[in-house]
Amino acid sequence: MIHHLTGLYAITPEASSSPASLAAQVALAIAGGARLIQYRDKHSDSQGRHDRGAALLRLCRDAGIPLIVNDDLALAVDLGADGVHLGRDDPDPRQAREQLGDDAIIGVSCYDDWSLAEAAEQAGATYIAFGSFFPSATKPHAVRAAPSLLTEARQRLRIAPVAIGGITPDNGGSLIAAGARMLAVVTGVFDQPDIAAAARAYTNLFPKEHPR
Ligand SMILES: Cc1ncc(COP(=O)(O)OP(=O)(O)O)c(N)n1
Ligand SMILES: Cc1ncsc1CCOP(=O)(O)O
Ligand SMILES: [Mg+2]
Repeated sequence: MIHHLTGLYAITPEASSSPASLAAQVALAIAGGARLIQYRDKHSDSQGRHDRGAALLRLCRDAGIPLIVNDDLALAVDLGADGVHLGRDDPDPRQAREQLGDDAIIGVSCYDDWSLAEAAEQAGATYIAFGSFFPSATKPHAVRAAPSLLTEARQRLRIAPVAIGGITPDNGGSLIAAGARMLAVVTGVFDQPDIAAAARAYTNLFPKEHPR
């Protein structure tokens, strides 16, 4: 399946909210135009992750927006989520493809490393992520990536490049111009007084879509 990956990719914040309150925050991001949601949770125990993931999946299914689980392939399989995001400490994309199926969205972190991007495409990834592009409050020690990686990806790969790290409505346009198909954001969406308006500010950076 060809996934139409473009627009705001909202990634959940770490604050320990209940499943219902996390889902309510994500609903606002979707109301603001988010096109893909990632459940990223490094703190909850396994039951807590299952409950939050299940609440998010219900919401995303109702909204027609895919839900990606960060790191935890077993949870993605268990929930029946739409995909998984894998970093350098996570399972191989081939294993994820085997377990989640041909239609799954499999994302792979490439940091600032072009060779990881080529390997990810070879391994069957759906998208690759580069970053951090700017200082990130969520990941202060993340390696810094150059926007030219996004341009190179658009020229040399078939899969979509996603940009992450410290992205704001003010700096996001430069990454779209460099080639990013999606902007992946935590703080700029969820750590804002009006989550829907914050999401809308990113959504507005992308060219308007024409009905197909
Ligand atoms: C879209 C997207 N890009 C990059 C990451 C970072 O993944 P990783 O390097 O595995 O770090 P953690 O997020 O697991 O701390 C991501 N989650 N999503
Ligand atoms: C998970 C991750 N990987 C690189 S930067 C980052 C965090 C992005 O969060 P923020 O949008 O708050 O900078
Ligand atoms: Mg990870």
